[in-house]
Amino acid sequence: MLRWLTAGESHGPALVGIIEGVPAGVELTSALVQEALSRRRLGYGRGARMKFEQDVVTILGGVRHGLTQGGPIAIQVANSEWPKWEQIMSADPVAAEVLASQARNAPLTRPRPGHADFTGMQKYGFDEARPVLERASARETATRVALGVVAAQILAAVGVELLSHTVQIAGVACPVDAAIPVFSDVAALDADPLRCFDPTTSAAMVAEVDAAHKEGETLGGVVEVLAYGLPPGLGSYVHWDRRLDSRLAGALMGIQAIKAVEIGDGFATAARRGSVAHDEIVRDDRGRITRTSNRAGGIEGGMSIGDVVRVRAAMKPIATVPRALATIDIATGEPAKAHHQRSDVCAVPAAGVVAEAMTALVLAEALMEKFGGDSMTETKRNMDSYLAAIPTNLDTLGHG
Ligand SMILES: Cc1cc2nc3c(=O)[nH]c(=O)nc-3n(C[C@H](O)[C@H](O)[C@H](O)COP(=O)(O)O)c2cc1C
Ligand SMILES: C=C(O[C@@H]1CC(C(=O)O)=C[C@@H](OP(=O)(O)O)[C@H]1O)C(=O)O
Repeated sequence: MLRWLTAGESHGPALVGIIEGVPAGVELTSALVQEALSRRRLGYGRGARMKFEQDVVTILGGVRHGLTQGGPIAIQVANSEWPKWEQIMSADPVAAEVLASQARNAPLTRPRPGHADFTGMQKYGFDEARPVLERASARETATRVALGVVAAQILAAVGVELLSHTVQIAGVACPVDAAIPVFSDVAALDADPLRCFDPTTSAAMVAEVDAAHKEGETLGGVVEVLAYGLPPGLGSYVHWDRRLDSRLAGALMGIQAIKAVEIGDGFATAARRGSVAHDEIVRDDRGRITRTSNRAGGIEGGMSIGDVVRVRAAMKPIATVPRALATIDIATGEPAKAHHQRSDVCAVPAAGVVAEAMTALVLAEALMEKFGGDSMTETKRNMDSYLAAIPTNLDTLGHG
């Protein structure tokens, strides 16, 4: 069983992630984690913090000489800005006069609509929003991306590869009939300011972000994650919480600011007639059983079908709107403008990298559930023998 947890605050010394259930022999280095974290920082529209802060990665346990050892893996992502926050975020008590000298420590009593601030204050009994936003912040997604690398390395060892890309920023969307990207396009994606495949759409997205920035606005959008090379049969139809689609939806909805998730053609499928909604099963030139399309997004009956898994997540606009929204100052009870110091204008490409990590974690968990194994060699052997035994072509069905 693969399980994982994250800890740490947005302006704390570091974030930490632990993942358990990883077989021995998975290739993992801090350079791989660092590379994924750098991708999460990219994306046109992110705020100043992304430029000056560094993610400092240290693998604290579970890996030796570039290979996992079978035990829990702990990864630390340190915040290089910690010295500026050391007094404000100290775990140990700090003298009142020291705190009073910290300009950043002014109480945040004007909660932002759309963020966790106000309900978090009510729920946990805080009189200001600092302790809420410190954990509600998407800074925590750095740890998920770090743990997602471990999951992606398990998947890569059995030939499964993932990528994420931006398909919509506010009202600017990629053409609906655009071809599904192939994995080898990933370098082009990393080079695009919005991680968008279509250069014309990307340029329009950049203009949209610029316009929003100028007008003190923020934007949301839609990202898509693609997973190539999965075997059929991950997840199950036998119980709701074992369905791969339900687990992916939960994982993607668990990302800050994600408000909708779609599997395959999702909402468009609801508008189609049955004869043009599904993926017909045929025999290809080499006699293998295949599908004529992938409207289902690679999942039927809560199981991977062996085709590309395709999921989308819709992100709401950033809640810290420079053109600040109406709120109530909780200290005075009077109407006020929500607090705003700095924020991203748009973090959709970064959310895509996080969605890719969450997808990798769910798929790796489902893979380990199906094939088990204490070493990657054993996991691969189990998967190979399963693939050799299942009917994938007409020969093995006895109709050759
Ligand atoms: C990568 C990423 C970056 C984000 N950056 C900001 C930001 O700079 N300012 C902000 O107010 N919200 C930002 N958010 C969104 C908040 O974390 C989110 O709106 C908040 O947690 C409330 O959303 P919820 O209602 O879905 O929990 C970001 C989200 C993600 C995924
Ligand atoms: C730090 C990250 O994202 C942060 C997520 C975030 C939020 O409210 O979610 C608010 C911003 O932080 P601050 O309020 O300190 O400027 C973002 O920069 C990160 O992604 O590494």
